[in-house]
Amino acid sequence: IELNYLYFPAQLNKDNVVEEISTGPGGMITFKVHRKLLKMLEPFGEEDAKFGFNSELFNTVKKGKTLVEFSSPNIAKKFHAGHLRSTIIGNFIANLKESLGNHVIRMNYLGDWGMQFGLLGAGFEQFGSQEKLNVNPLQHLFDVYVQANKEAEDNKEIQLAAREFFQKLEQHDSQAMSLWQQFREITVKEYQQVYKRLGVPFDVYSGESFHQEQAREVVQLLQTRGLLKTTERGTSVVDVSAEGDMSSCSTVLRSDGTSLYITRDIAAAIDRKEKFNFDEMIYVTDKSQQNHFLHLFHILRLMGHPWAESCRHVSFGLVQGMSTRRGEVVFLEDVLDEACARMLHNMQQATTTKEMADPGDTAEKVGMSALIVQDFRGPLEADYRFDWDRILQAQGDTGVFLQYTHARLRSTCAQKFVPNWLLIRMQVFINQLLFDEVLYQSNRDLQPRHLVTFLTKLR
Ligand SMILES: NC(=[NH2+])NCCC[C@H](N)C(=O)O
Repeated sequence: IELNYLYFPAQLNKDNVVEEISTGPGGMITFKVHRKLLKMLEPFGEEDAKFGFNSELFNTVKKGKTLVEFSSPNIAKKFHAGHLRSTIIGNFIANLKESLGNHVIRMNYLGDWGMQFGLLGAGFEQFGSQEKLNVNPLQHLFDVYVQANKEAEDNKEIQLAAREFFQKLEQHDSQAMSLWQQFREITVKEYQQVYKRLGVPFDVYSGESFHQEQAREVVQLLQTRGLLKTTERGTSVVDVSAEGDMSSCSTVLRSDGTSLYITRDIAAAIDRKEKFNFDEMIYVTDKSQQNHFLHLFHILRLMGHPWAESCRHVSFGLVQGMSTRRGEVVFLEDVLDEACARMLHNMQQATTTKEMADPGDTAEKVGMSALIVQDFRGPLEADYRFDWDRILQAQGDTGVFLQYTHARLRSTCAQKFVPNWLLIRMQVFINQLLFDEVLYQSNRDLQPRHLVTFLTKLR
């Protein structure tokens, strides 16, 4: 049996494959293979579906509670390629952690607070429509926001109205809050449907809005701890430089006393630790926020939270040129629709499609896989150009190919007696063992590409 021992040879000395290694006369090396391998002689069973989730290798992996925060779009704003990547990668990490026996909390942290809600609220009061909001909520909220922004450029009145609306929100004025609440609920409901198409569930829809009170407390705390400095411009900052010489500062309070993105993030992290008592917390965003998270973790440490060490930012590269027939991508749904439509089109060129029971459904599933797999091919940090043709190729390391392989393997496994049954059985079993290692390795660097490489080699 030719096994691939490239991964962790040290751990694989004696493991779930090789029970004993001994040398004999004439330079002979004997590998005594584990009895479990006799399983190969048994027919396929239920446990084959659990594929590698109970290997001894995993006993060495630390288990606990993992909070993964991912996707996190902003209400009324564009859902850009970065949000799509965060959704797909975050889901991968959450699945991986779960399969390794961790308790995972999947959190979506919505951009649902800030000055932009002043503009959105005031804009909606002027040119919004309840009817349009019901029919096509995301589109309407986006349109209103864009229009409000444009008009605010040289319209003092709307600027004022926006500021007033946001003030009302900060003071929990019931009318303003109920409109805001409606925007939020409607957005979450829409997103849930789209996430479902990608097979991405969330346990918690949190958001910046939940932490505005706590953000005030954070500022107080920073003050009493002597960590807050006031600048000439009247803003309050925390020194986050390694040398403590103010060469790098993070602003936590504007001169008008309102909190910022990072202030709410500090509050949110502390709140999550209290609520969920996680063992590790992972944030998934594009690399443009690297400094933001470095500052966040630094400030948490300065505030005396040792668990800041168990917070981690998984960042990824930027995607260029993701567009659909409607032009530049604004909504997640458009990307998914486009993937499905293009897949269906490709399928219609192939002859086998005619025998399919539900080509639309197949196109949807294969299209989603194609989107996901193309994102996992390279190292996460790398930027890449989005290319529909490349993504939907039937050969190579694409989701289309993987789905095809999966279907073929399943139908082979479903047959009780195939001519080379033992050979196939053996291969499947060996792959199960290797799969353990792939998961193990993925857990070390949280890179999905190991999995894609493994799967594309699966025959
Ligand atoms: N805790 C966080 N800051 N998470 C990332 C949030 C991402 C943010 N809503 C954005 O779209 O850029």
